[in-house]
Amino acid sequence: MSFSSTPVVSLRDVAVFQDVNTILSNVSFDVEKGEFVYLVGRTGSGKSSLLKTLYADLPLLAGHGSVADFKLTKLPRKQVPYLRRKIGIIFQDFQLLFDRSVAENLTFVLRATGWKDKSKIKQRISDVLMRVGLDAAASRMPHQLSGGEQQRIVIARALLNEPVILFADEPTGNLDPMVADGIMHLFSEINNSGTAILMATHNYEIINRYPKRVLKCLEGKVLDSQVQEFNLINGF
Ligand SMILES: Nc1ncnc2c1ncn2[C@@H]1O[C@H](COP(=O)(O)OP(=O)(O)OP(=O)(O)O)[C@@H](O)[C@H]1O
Repeated sequence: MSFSSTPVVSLRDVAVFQDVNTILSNVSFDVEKGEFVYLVGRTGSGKSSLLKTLYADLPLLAGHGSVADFKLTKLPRKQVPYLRRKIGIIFQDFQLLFDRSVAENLTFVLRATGWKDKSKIKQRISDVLMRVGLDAAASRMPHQLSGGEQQRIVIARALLNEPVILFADEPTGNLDPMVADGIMHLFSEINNSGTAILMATHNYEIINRYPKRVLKCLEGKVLDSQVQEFNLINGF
């Protein structure tokens, strides 16, 4: 694959902190537009902390980083919502609002990100639900949906503002293998249409079935399967 424009994620010598603890250091990598990259590593190795740094839930205190053309170093708090409009975030635990219908969950996000026109909101919701194969679910409540369907709604929600990248933290963690495979199919389609994806996972079966570049958190560093040393250390 060849990439021509600026990367959607670019980190140089970044350190990732939780409180005063350094979780990762000397982190340098790019994710190009339209790339699909896995993030692996043992529990507690820093995957979520790295993702949180990328979507500005943790401040970038050391090194240089940019995501979707936003510089993360000294990013003012009031800029964070604008960064979030250009990215999509997907968690393992679905975090839908359970007292609202699917359409209301999606409307909530659109209104919070500046959408006002009712017919455009309706159209956008219909488009993203179609994209995740749940166009008939708009009026359903989250508890009336299966775990896999709820995860599809979360993906639809992440797609609302046409993000340049999706950050997904264990998106298949709570799903059975068949359902997880359906979610991976959906991610592949989304990726094929040009959205980059950085996905933290423990699921090596999925990585084997859908092989892509791998970043690995190991002993406070991030190794990259595109760099030869990684293959020597990990037998990839
Ligand atoms: N809110 C927090 N405050 C302080 N330390 C934290 C916090 N969240 C995580 N940590 C610590 O940071 C380290 C990295 O945790 P992190 O959640 O990033 O790992 P992970 O690779 O995502 O793990 P898992 O695969 O279990 O999700 C761990 O030592 C963890 O205890």
